[in-house]
Amino acid sequence: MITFEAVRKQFPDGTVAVDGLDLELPTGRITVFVGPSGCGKTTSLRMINRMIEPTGGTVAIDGKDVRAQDPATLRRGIGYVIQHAGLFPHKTVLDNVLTVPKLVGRGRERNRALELLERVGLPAAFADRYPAQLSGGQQQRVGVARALAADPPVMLMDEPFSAVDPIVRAQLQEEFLRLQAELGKTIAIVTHDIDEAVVLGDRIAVFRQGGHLAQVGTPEELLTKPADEFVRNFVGRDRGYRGLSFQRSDDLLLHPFPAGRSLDGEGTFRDGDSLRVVVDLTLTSPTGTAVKVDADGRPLGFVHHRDVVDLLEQRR
Ligand SMILES: Nc1ncnc2c1ncn2[C@@H]1O[C@H](COP(=O)(O)OP(=O)(O)OP(=O)(O)O)[C@@H](O)[C@H]1O
Repeated sequence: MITFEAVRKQFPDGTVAVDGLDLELPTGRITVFVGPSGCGKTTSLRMINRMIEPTGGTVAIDGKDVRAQDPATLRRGIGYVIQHAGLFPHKTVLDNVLTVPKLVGRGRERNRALELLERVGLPAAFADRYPAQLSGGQQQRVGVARALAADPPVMLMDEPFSAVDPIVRAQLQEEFLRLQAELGKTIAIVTHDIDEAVVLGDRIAVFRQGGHLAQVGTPEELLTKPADEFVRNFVGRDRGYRGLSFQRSDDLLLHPFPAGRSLDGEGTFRDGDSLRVVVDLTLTSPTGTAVKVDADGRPLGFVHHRDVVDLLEQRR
């Protein structure tokens, strides 16, 4: 677990970037720091690996004050990923991944780097290219592979997916979550994008101007119980819609699916899908309906978007 206790950072010019920060980042989970520009997210992140030293309070990893540890040793256990990946332009993809010092034994090193590239979705054919020969999304993947190279228990990621277009971003987020489900790292991610925070975060810390924490909670808690006006506004007007991601669709009453009717062109959902999935399907279907199917893809029945609204009314 990473803990911030009464952490403060005042820069020499007097700017107070972080003020009285108390926060816990659970082991093996993703905690997202979110908030408007200039509210102290990056400063907080960098105090974990001592790129910035606090002027008050304590940052500790598993109970050990980071200031008691040699910065080089500390950083070996902490992967770091930044926006635009920060790759060395004159080194190949493979050599970028190999810059991580902890890798030992030349042959093993190379194989592990290639394996990591593969895991982040880059086939071996990319290994000898230079960063400029990659798309933004591919560069971000190399950045993630490089951060994972030393198999650090902790990963710090500063706007890791924000330099790419929304479709690539969604893809990278999804793949990253799949990877994290296997790796179980303790991760802190900075973003100013609440949608990204909701997708990636097991927990979200909302920062406000002046380096104060406005609220910490699960995505669901933030969307359904914003602590105050600031969080309510930041989470946004469509939070009701986003909140549907956390509501199950299992008790929707189904209308019988007419025998012999084809499923072609119908949007389908399954047990366990959220109401947000169902609403999306019904709103994009010309008939305003979505069909529930079983594990083998056979139709169980259909719903109309009015049924979803009725269910929400009942749950209020
Ligand atoms: N080296 C520095 N000297 C003085 N002020 C600084 C320094 N670094 C950051 N700041 C200020 O500290 C405050 C917090 O900055 P920080 O980069 O942590 O914010 P942020 O929430 O990450 O913002 P963004 O989303 O824009 O990256 C800002 O007002 C910033 O201008």
